[in-house]
Amino acid sequence: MEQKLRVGILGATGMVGQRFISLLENHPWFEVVTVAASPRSAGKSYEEAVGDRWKMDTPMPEAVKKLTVLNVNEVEKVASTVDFVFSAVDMTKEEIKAIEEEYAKTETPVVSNNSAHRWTPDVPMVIPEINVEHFDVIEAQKKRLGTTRGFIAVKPNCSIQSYAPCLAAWKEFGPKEVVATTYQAISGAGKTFKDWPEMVENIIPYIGGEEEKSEQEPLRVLGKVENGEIVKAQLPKITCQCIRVPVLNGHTAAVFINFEKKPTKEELIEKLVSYKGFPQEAELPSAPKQFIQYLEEDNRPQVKADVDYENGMGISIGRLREDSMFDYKFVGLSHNTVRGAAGGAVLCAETLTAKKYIQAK
Ligand SMILES: N[C@@H](CC=O)C(=O)O
Repeated sequence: MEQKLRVGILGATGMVGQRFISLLENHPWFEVVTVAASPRSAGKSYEEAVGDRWKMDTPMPEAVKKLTVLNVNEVEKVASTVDFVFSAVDMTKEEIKAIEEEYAKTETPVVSNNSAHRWTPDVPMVIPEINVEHFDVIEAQKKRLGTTRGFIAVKPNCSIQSYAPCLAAWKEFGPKEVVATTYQAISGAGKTFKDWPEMVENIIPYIGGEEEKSEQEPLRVLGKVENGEIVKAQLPKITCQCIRVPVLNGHTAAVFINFEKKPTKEELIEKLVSYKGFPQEAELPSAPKQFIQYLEEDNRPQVKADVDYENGMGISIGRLREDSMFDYKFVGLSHNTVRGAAGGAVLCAETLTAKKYIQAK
């Protein structure tokens, strides 16, 4: 790319905003030129606005430290400085819906980590290896919004990333019923152990709204485009329990599954490790070379050993075995703030750029 695209981060001071900033440091196509946040941060330097709340393992990139934080509500002003934005704003669902549409209407593409637009019929919700064709609905969305280049695209919830890729890889065997339990890291709630000491040696069996997302969102990802809208898949039926566990990064899922046509274990593993999509074919900058790894050891995947597989963009699966009540059971692991949040959104933006939906203004 001759000239990098100018990127804005909406909600830049929160944990997902920080993850965007650290993932985009030295990105070959994108350069963070604008950081926007709530009015109380506006006018401060990014370094000052974040203060001691920098939660990444790597230091704050020098290039953003001195950027002046803009007020995210001053939509025209923010939009005039960038080619597109990543959204990680922290507002009510209705406010997020409205502000993301406002940005799109300034002809600024919005790639969002938020759940607000995940069920808007003409907004694509994409895991680029699985359902890149869902970006086709952008044309219908632009007609509705009255834009020529502004639109919203979203990525799905972090909790589904440890098992939804398997459902896609195993599509030809007809996944019919899924029972999943997710064990979710505290960074999914935007926290570290320092700001959530109650989580040390603790488990909380409730994450607001998470079970519905974990049951429904895979169906939208596995759905199809019809008349400019996404129509969700009917199968598999999914039931899910979501548990908060004392882990910093990494969502694990323990899953039971029934198929229309029961495959062999070897067939299932072969489908997982050979599964790839547009990001691998186009060799996008953030694409994992191997999207899904299968680990043979009985004690894998483990958070400490495997969460950073493929720089946090790959999925680790293990313990696939026959079950006495279901056809099979297995365990999956993904990095919730990389593949499951900012990294998944960056891969969507790279896909949208490669497909010319995002271009310099
Ligand atoms: N809601 C999730 C974060 C996913 O995007 C969580 O709480 O872990």
